[in-house]
Amino acid sequence: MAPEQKKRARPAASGSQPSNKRQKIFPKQDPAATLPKRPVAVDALPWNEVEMPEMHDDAEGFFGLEEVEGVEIIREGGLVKFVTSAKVPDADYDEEFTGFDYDGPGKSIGFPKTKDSEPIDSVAKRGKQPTEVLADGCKTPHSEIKNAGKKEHSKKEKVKKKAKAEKWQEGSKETVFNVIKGLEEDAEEEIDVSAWSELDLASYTLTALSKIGFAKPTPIQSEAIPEILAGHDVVGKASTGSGKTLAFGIPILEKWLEINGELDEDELKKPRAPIALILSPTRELAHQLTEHIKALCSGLTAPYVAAVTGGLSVQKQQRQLRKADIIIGTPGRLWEVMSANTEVGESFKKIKFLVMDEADRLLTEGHFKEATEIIGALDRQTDANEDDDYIPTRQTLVFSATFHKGLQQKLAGKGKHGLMDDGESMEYLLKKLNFREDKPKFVDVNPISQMAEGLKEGLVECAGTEKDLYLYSLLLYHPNRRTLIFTNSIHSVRRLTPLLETLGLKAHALHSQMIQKARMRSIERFSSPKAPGSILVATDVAARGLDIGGINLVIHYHLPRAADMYVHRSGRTARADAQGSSILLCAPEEVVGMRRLVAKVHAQNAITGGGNNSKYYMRSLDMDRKVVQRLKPRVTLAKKIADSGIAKEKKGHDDDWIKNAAEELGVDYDSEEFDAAGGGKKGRGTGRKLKEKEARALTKGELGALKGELRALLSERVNVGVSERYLTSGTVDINELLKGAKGEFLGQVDGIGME
Ligand SMILES: Nc1ncnc2c1ncn2[C@@H]1O[C@H](COP(=O)(O)OP(=O)(O)OP(=O)(O)O)[C@@H](O)[C@H]1O
Repeated sequence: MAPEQKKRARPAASGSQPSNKRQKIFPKQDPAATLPKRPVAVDALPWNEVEMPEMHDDAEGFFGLEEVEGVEIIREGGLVKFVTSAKVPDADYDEEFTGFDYDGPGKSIGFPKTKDSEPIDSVAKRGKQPTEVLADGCKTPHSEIKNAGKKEHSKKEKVKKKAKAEKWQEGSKETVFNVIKGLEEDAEEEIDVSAWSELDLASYTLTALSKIGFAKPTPIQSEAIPEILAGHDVVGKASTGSGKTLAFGIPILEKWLEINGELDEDELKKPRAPIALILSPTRELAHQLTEHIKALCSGLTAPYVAAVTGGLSVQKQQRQLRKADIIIGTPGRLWEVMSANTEVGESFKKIKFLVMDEADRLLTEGHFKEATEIIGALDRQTDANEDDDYIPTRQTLVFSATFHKGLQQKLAGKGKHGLMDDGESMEYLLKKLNFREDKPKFVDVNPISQMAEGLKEGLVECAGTEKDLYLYSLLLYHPNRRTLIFTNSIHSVRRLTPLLETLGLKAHALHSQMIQKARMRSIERFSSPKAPGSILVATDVAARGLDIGGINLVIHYHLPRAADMYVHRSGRTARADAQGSSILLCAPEEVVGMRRLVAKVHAQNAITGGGNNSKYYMRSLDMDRKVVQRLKPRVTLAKKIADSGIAKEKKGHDDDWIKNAAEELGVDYDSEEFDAAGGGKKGRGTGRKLKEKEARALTKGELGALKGELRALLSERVNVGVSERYLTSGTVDINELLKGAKGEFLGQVDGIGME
């Protein structure tokens, strides 16, 4: 079946003043429409749900937070009245549609919205506060009247929480998290968007792009958008930070405008089938995509963009889904929501776009099962698609910076290449994706290099046992840089973060076992413009998609387990035309893996020359070892101090766990006796346990002395004698490497710009 082709109007815009064309655009309503001031029922006020980023889901108390503008609270005796001159929505509205969520008494900070006609009894039965009808017709919950003091307190709490939310937003000024805010604040500063005119976009889209400040499309946007607008399935490949989100986000908005642009506001309020389903491998990325697309749509009353990523109740998400135009989620939670509700599942079948962002990750490892379940459910046989040749009407858009070689060749339709290890699953996957065209359009804007243009890569050779020392040295050589350190294990994140903090650096942790609130706090602090030198120690949970402004340096504390992970990790810096460095700490036992990795990542470059004059892609950086050794006493001391803290904390956890288990069994537990009984046993982990015991054994006094000693060391200046700073000689020659040349791979070479 040929893809649905619709004639598109030429763009009206050229220059900075995009003209209005085809759609009616409905600006957000001014809540303060002029009417005489009058008391209004609390539940009829135009409450706005305070949109919290998805990553705030378990941020205790944010649930259901709502705000309202232009309302005075007047107390008359024991009664509270809400007076406003604002136009209030018709009281008989659809509760679901307003986005109001009420989880029962005591849970919601906002007020339940009820239908005027609804008997008070039935409200009470659903768990809401009974209300008292005032002379003026205002319905006020009894608790409001009796607990005016409490209300005042909760108002203060609201203000505090709102301020906190705003602070968080401000903290990440340079990230897409904040584009929405920027769009509103800088509404006056429109820029020339004539460079977009080739893409034939709606005037609203051009205005939004102008307000966001994107003067021209990035290469992936220039190439992928026309193909998607023409109705094709697209597989898009472009380096990290090159604007892939809007490469699919803009056509989705265009389609939405095409379908709904003529609807009036009342019609827009009616539920409709969603237009797009976007799958993301991580919760943080899903949240970020949501904010990015919301930013594009923020001048419109709709489309409604919903994130479905866990943390909120499934019921709440199902309600949100009923009004959502664009749904962005992680496969696990999406599948849970879809499979639990047939109505939602059915409406998903009507989507016009299925997007797989970070597709290679989505279609492998832990997500594969749910992703294929979701696709299967979208295609599930109905009367309409009973025959075997069923072709979905939706377009499938698949994006990533990296694709498994076999998949890439297959998608590009380039001959019969031997598929790699999991070739079979790739083939299966291609079938599963169920493109509506025989062959999707393959858009590869960086066939030579997967790495961002402004990225410099380097590696530092050091013994495995000295990685902490070299890490610290590297950080000192790069002061005041926002640095992201990747490790391969949660344990390392837990160990390194306090170590760096003990050494006086501002380090934060991020891994999947942290509660969402703590994850959110780490990202907030790391991305704060007030802390340009902050450090984030993370597992690969932060490797894909995160768009945090100002990251100058990525350090791979461990060699990544796969080449694509190296590409994505390194891609957290040098985004959107910015510069950045990626440095790999390489122990002798990692050299073989590192050679393989470099060969994979830069293979095309080495074969073709890659348009790059230099044949060296990853420079081996020899740090001045004398300087590094001068830093050793600091690191040794800091390790003792940090390890002692970790061991004590761990002991506390272990004790609690054993105590609970002992209680369950009804036996007495004495930790000293327990240790003594187990102390004599030899076995796996005995050495580590002894070290932990030693670390725990440090008395308060001893710890204080160590801290004093470290303080003194940290206050000393370290001599980095200019002549000793860089020892230069060799380079990593990729061509030689690919030829299998032996030679010295790790040389002492010109640095990548240490200061
Ligand atoms: N046309 C444009 N002009 C300028 N900046 C842009 C443009 N399009 C997107 N950006 C910005 O570029 C940055 C990277 O975009 P995006 O996150 O979409 O990259 P990506 O290609 O998806 O990266 P990754 O592969 O790491 O997920 C974002 O901060 C985004 O706001």
